[in-house]
Amino acid sequence: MSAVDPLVEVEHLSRHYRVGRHHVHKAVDDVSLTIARGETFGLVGESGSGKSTLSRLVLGLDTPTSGRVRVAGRDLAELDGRELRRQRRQMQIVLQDPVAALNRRKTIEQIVGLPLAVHERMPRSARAERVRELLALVGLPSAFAQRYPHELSGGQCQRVGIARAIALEPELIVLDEAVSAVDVSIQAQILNLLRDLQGRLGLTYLFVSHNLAVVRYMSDVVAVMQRGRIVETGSRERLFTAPEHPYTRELLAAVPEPLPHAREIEGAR
Ligand SMILES: Nc1ncnc2c1ncn2[C@@H]1O[C@H](COP(=O)(O)OP(=O)(O)OP(=O)(O)O)[C@@H](O)[C@H]1O
Repeated sequence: MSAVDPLVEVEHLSRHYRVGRHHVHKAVDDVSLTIARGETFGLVGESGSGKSTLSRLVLGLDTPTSGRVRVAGRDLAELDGRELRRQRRQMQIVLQDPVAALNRRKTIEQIVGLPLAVHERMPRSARAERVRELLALVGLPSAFAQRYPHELSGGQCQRVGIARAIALEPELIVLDEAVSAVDVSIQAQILNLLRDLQGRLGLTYLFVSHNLAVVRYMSDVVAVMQRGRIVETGSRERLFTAPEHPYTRELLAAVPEPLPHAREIEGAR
């Protein structure tokens, strides 16, 4: 048996957009990668390099021009509508702007409980209890269930977004710039929460960010994306200490943003 237990296998994946009559923009261009169960796969690259497009393809939210995505051994293109909906429950996303990601007219209980109501048809009282459990898992008091997003800080809203993402017990969570809009002073708290949840719930993360310090802190494996292609993939240690591709070296040469409060914790990893 192979030592790696792959959850996501991407093979020769491309997503091209026609721009005008004669030009094709290759947002994702012949990308192959494997994400093992339980690991954090970091995806770095500058704005416009194709990270979000690749994430959407992995989540089955967009259709590739060519190539394939297999999740838990199943090709997304071969699933029928019902199977794809079931598969999508296993794959959740946490987006960049925590406040905008939450419906401001709904209470936290309604927001976190929505996937349980829709996908599991869970009755209200059971839902209320499960929401409180989920809030506890992300470090929020149960009294927050009756509050509205505007009554919470950005970091607290991101915890709510994480609670919603784990509500259906997914296998994979895509974290797309998940701490980029959060106050720098609490980024490390959110990152530590994500690591804690990963250990407890056996989650696999696709961690997308332009912030190298954050990716270094979180990832087991890192892939570097440039103009739609993955130019280098390696273990966190190898990639940050002995980068091989000139573009990776260029990225690393740029001074990484500091990650307050994270350094002492990193030593314990
Ligand atoms: N629907 C579309 N039509 C045409 N071009 C698109 C479309 N969606 C994305 N692109 C282009 O594909 C490229 C990759 O975009 P993408 O959003 O995946 O990059 P990114 O690395 O996630 O950037 P950012 O960090 O800014 O979100 C960009 O040049 C973008 O303009």
